[in-house]
Amino acid sequence: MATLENFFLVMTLHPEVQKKAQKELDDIVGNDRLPTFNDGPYLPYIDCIIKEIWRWNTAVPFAAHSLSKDDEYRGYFIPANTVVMVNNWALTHNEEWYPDPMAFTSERHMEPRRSSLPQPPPDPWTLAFGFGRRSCPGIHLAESFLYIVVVTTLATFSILPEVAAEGNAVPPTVEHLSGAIRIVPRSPGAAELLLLATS
Ligand code: HEM
Repeated sequence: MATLENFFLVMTLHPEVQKKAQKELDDIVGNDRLPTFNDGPYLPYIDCIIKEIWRWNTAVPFAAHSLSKDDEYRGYFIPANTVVMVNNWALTHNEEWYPDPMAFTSERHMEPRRSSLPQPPPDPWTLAFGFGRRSCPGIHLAESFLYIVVVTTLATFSILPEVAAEGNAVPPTVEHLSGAIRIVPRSPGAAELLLLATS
């Protein structure tokens, strides 16, 4: 849910990103059908948006584990039962990998940009779901769910800021507070496609 909220927040804050993603969908999928999983490989810009959503406001910032036996890490003795926390947030906001990490920049995941760094940074989804034997077993469900919601929503709706009584747009703030945005069909045809898919 937090990740989906991030998607709607980012689309409201960055209309230019939303427009570029919708153009990619219109060019590749057209307006006569809804996007499917088969379209994924042909939607590179949307792939970058999804990577940046996993990175920008990491849904699970910390993962805690307890040591079952004594261990040593880089010369530090760590006794059994110590709680050790993986800081996923620090990894997804590592400035060496992701310069200006608080900015939502889908383009940072484009290949030419990535290859200009000494070492390509990791794809954020490899950080967002934890590591090792206790990493998230829901990763594929979560990834598939996010993809299909993102492409279906962008194909059929415009995600817009709330409009105040005086008629001016009120963009949401990046805070964990309640707020309002508007999600309106992009066209009568888009609304029709959704109705057909759900009837
Ligand atoms: C936005 C989507 C999700 C994110 C970012 C996420 C992330 C994580 C992270 C970071 C962990 C901790 C890994 C660790 O301790 O090293 C975790 C654990 C877990 N996740 Fe997810 N998760 C997501 C969705 C899901 C879904 C959809 C399911 C199930 C359908 C799921 C089931 C679990 C379970 C059962 C664990 C505990 C695994 C264990 O302790 O062995 N997660 N998840």
